[in-house]
Amino acid sequence: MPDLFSAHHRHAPLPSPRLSDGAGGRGRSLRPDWPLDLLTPAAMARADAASSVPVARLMAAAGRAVARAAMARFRPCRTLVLVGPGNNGGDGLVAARLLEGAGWPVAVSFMAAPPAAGPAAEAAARWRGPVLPFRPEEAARAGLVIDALLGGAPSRPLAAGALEVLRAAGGPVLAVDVPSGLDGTTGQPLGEAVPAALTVTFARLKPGHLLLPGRLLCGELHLADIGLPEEAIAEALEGEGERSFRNAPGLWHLPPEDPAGHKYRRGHVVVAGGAMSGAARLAAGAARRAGAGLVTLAALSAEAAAAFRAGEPGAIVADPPAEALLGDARRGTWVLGPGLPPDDAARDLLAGAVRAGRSVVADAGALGAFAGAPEGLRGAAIITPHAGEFARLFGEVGPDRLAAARRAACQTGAVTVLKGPDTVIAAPDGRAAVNHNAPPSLATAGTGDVLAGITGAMLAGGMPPFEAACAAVWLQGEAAPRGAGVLAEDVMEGIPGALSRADRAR
Ligand SMILES: NC(=O)C1=CN([C@@H]2O[C@H](COP(=O)(O)OP(=O)(O)OC[C@H]3O[C@@H](n4cnc5c(N)ncnc54)[C@H](O)[C@@H]3O)[C@@H](O)[C@H]2O)[C@@H](O)CC1
Ligand SMILES: [K+]
Repeated sequence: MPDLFSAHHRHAPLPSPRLSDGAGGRGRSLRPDWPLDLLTPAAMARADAASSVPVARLMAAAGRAVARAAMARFRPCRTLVLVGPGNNGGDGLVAARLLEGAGWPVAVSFMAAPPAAGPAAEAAARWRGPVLPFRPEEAARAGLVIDALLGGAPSRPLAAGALEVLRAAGGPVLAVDVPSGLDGTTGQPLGEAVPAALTVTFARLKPGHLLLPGRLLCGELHLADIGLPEEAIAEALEGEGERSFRNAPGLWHLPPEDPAGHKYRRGHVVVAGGAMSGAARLAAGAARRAGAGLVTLAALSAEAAAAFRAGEPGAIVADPPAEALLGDARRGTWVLGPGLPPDDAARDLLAGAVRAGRSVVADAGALGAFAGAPEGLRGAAIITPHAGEFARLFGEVGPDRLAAARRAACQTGAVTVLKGPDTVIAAPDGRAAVNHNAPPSLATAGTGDVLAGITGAMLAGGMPPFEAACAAVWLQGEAAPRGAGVLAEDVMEGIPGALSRADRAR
């Protein structure tokens, strides 16, 4: 079989590509100026339909963005564009033509047949370069593979043969919009998806670019403006009862410094704790560092009171019974859970705090106490379950973390922080945010207690619950040192620095 690449391009083959500017490392973090809204593929399709700009023009811009990203990131090399049946394939064909025009040796390969209708079919008709069989051997000989098989709403799993072709890629994979097979709404592949080195997407990020495993499958993310009018996006979002965002400063604002000279981000946080005094102390320490004006450690036992007095000199220690403090309206925010056994006492304390009109953050033991009976959490401002606690309260999280967190928020009326490496924060009104700044080092004992404390401080400072929860999750991610051997105490030490970075991002 003749080498169609070489037959067509007399100067090919060229060396394998490599990242041209080292962006593969640094570029993993998202640019702070990118819009905060996340659009599902369905909302994006509505925006396309509402747009006065024809899809062919959007496709031309999308293909140009892909070609530009390839040229910015990789050295010229044998490039194989894998083309699917829809507009994702159309974007790939536009990129193929532009790369070829720039002197790159390019071939395309159709998953089945060339796209049959619309602007993608027109892009296929305009392709004059080599067309190779859709086979692993061809992908293996390419230095760069452009995955333009499917967009973010696959109707069925990618066929095994297509996965085989992608896996055989002889060099990095550049994914158009999403790595094919990935569901842009949930971040879960339908069946399987093959990881990309770089994903170029358009107009807005999708939830699936940030939720796991989607975020890892995408590799470096590049968001391109393709001229989709903002009004069309706004119109598409109007129909979206459930708005999704990426969690970053701008979605929330820390309370401004009080010009009258009072300390800012004040308020009084109570952390109730018993036998496991270390957890309550971590939460209290985090609340203090996050700017709570005063912190009371409410001891559930005489032993806990002694441990608190010895270990947390900056906090007020209150002797049992903790309920005695509920009448003090100045002690407005209660963090219940860290160091609290999941028992009747935890249930009574939470119910009492809610009855007294206090803002409650329910974590750990205060969630365990309501296993199988989540309606008891009604009245809490914020609940912070990890996947295990979530399952015991609401049933398994399942593949759609955003939907699961929204369901829990609706059921309890509480802002729900579904913790994990891709923490989701959902409000009962349908808003939800996906967090993306948490380093792996956060997966260590005690960091949940630190988060509960920061959350209490944000609430006590006067932020509404959704904003308080989002800010706390972001601050925790920002406060965590990167690398191995990180302790919860190190995260606590990082809070002041994280606060000033949030202030600077304002
Ligand atoms: N606003 C935007 O973001 C724009 C996006 N564009 C591109 O348009 C794409 C979306 O286009 P489409 O809606 O045509 O979606 P696709 O390109 O994913 O194509 C959908 C077609 O693929 C078929 N299909 C689904 N799963 C399959 C599977 N597993 N195996 C084989 N066939 C399968 C479906 O039956 C349908 O016919 C985006 O990903 C993006 O690349 C641009 O072209 C225009 C503007
Ligand atoms: K794709």
